[in-house]
Amino acid sequence: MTTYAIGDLQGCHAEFVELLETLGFDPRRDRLWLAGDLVNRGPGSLDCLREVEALGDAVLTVLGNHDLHLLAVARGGATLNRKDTLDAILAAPDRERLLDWLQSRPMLVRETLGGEDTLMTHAGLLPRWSPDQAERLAAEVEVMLSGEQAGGFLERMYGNAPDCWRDDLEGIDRLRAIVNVLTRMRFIDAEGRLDFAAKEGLDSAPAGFAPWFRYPRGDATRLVFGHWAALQGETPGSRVNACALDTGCVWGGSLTALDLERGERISVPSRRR
Ligand SMILES: Nc1ncnc2c1ncn2[C@@H]1O[C@H](COP(=O)(O)OP(=O)(O)OP(=O)(O)OP(=O)(O)OC[C@H]2O[C@@H](n3cnc4c(N)ncnc43)[C@H](O)[C@@H]2O)[C@@H](O)[C@H]1O
Repeated sequence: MTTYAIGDLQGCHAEFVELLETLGFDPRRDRLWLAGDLVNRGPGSLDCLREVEALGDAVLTVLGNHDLHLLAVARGGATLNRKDTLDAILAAPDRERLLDWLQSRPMLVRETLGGEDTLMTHAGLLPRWSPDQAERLAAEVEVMLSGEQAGGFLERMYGNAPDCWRDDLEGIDRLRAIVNVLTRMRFIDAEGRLDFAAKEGLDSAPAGFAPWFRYPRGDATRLVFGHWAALQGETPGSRVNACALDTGCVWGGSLTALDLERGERISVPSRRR
């Protein structure tokens, strides 16, 4: 049995199938962690959703900002953006079943693998959040998404404020802050304030901001994340145990799997070169 973690699919279905074949992935024996953003920007978002859902209990996937965007469009009254490639999902005969499945995915997964406490979210972990606290905060969003108020939450989820976590945040501000850390974070300042503008390489950091993984933590938990394609799977200058998984398949890079027990990486090239 092997557990593999794969970064953002973003509709790169052909590469996903090729990578599983390259790994010799067998859902009866192996397990897959997916770091979120199954959909959008790429051409095969509907196929990605169907493929991952069909893998059943062999897969653990967390929600990314593009997955939440799909849910917000379908169920929260949000509008599609110009570059979105979500039309096929929204028109699919099995749309409601797929969206129900997506909406019930977690914001965070955590297990001991290869002897390491291993935690996966889409974007990473705020340095001041312990793994236990992060699990509790992720669960607050998961409860909201699984309840009767989910539609109202998806209507009000978008926004860049508050941009800094406080333990006394309440209501929609609290949930939005959790979502933003877990699915949108890249650069933060020493206070833990998030920047939402810069999303290219490390040299695009605003003054006073650094990648979240350059701030030290009080634990050695392995943090598995996607979201940041320009990192190309690297975390230069990291002061924590971080594994970047998004190698920019949808941007012409590659799709990468990390063997979470052995630490080996296996990639297939993007077909969008
Ligand atoms: N609470 C909330 N509030 C507000 N919005 C919310 C929200 N929740 C969900 N959303 C939604 O989130 C969605 C995404 O917003 P965006 O801001 O468009 O998404 P993003 O995830 O930040 O960018 P992208 O997908 O381009 O990221 P990537 O790292 O791949 O690529 C980034 C850049 O890196 C570049 N890049 C890729 N590989 C590179 C490389 N090797 N070198 C340099 N640059 C590279 C690419 O060209 C690209 O420009 C929106 O639809 C929005 O509505």
